Amino acid sequence: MCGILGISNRNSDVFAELYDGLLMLQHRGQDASGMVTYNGEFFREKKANGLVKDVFGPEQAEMLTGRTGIGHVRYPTAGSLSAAEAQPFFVNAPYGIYLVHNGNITNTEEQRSKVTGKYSRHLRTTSDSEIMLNVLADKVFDAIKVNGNDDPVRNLFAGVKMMMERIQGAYSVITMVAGVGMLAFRDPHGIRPLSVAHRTNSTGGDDYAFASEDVAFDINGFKKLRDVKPGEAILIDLDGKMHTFQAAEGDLTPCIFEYVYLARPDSVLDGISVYKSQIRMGQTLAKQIQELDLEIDSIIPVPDSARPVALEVSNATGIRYREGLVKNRYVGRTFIMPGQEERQKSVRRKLNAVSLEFKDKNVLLIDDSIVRGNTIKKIVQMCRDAGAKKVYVASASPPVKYPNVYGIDMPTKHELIANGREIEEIREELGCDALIYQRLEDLVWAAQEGNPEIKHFDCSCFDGNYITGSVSDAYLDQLEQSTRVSAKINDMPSPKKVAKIA
Ligand SMILES: O=P(O)(O)OC[C@H]1O[C@H](OP(=O)(O)OP(=O)(O)O)[C@H](O)[C@@H]1O
Ligand SMILES: NC(=O)CC[C@H](N)C(=O)O
Ligand SMILES: [Mg+2]
Repeated sequence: MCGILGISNRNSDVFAELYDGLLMLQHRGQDASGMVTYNGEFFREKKANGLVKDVFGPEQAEMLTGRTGIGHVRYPTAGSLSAAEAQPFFVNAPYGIYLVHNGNITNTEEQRSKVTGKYSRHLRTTSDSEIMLNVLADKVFDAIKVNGNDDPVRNLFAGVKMMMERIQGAYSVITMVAGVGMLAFRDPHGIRPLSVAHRTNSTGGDDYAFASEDVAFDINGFKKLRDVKPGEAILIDLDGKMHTFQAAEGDLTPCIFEYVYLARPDSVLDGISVYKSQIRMGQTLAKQIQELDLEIDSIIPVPDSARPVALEVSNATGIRYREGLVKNRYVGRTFIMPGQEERQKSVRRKLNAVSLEFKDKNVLLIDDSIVRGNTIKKIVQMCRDAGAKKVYVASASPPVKYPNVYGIDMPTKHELIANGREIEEIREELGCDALIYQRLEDLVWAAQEGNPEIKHFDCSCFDGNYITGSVSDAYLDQLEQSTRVSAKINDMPSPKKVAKIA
């Protein structure tokens, strides 16, 4: 889950608006940040490892001139952590195209050999996004060969259509095309979010923006028009005119984990308020908790992302809500941190217990998800150290049992605490007195209730059903062995060993 943003056709330089918008998407990726602007003649680019605030400063504000631009915050899920794999990526022909991508491509090996073999192209990195960009460029060339070069919009749309026939996986993409405009598209299942917004500028012209989440629009005075449809491509030309094209038949299947954890609660994705869906997750979880008839003194959320769920569990059960864990806001999201060792250390740095909320009490901890189990396991121990009598745990989502191949860093089964374990075994591993997981049908209800028109969600990390087709063991191995993973996870102990170390 990276964050992507594009803003086109302002009256003045776009840098400051891209900066503010990317800050609003920072929760989607903290490893690298990048931006490119276009001033009608030249592109200006800056990308590096680090947060938006660290990568961009006054020097970049001066250098990144132009009224149109795209930006990216990266959370690597393929390729390596190297700064060279930060986005945007560029190909200088046809036209000159820059690309930012959120998602993950699943047929990379096959496409990589085509790009470097049949298409005679050179790849500079191991990134899946760079492969996609080169397939797009090759297909736009094919369209130019057939149609001539009088209508670049038609060629770009034709290129996207051909690219969609070849590339599998999850992709929400924004590109900037020299001399043509800003082109965005979303994969035929719409697995990752992407929406388009409009603003009338001071001279009465039309400005447009694309973003992973609508929180990036408000800050710049844009109003969301709609979500980009699955399989759709939208191009905003340099005169501020919008062109749309259905490049592939769409069947909306958004990733349900966006609502559990990835997106901000103040975002609305595919018509579903993330916040409201979390409230509903609280309602269904509350029913299960009531059925168990446990003696609970207070409900304590794991901050920040579990708060809306925990609050609603408290409302629905009548059990009081307490803030028993204080978060150090200067430590980043641990789940999206590279490497198991780093994640484990940072949980302890990040959260501290308010002892008086635990001493001699029976507490129910609520988190949005339990992935590797690092977070909740440490917290259970902290609660016991603070004198809790009983520590119960509830997760707003079902057991995470399968790797995610669509842009969330859960590449290997072995690191998932729920893989191959029954709930009782997980409870033992975590050291808590009871463990309650949301039921998958309840989670789907909580999301779907916000937009009943959505018939399916991608729930692959919970049920192992991959909407783009089965995922081969070879692909999973390759993902596991990719530079990022091999550097960090190969020396990662199994969950059992983690228990001993912790
Ligand atoms: O089982 P684990 O592998 O530990 O992962 C699960 C945890 O990771 C996320 O929190 P994180 O600390 O990343 O971010 P947050 O502060 O935004 O909740 C999520 O909210 C869970 O708390
Ligand atoms: N999380 C993402 O969307 C990552 C995009 C791309 N697969 C990368 O690793 O750079
Ligand atoms: Mg958390």
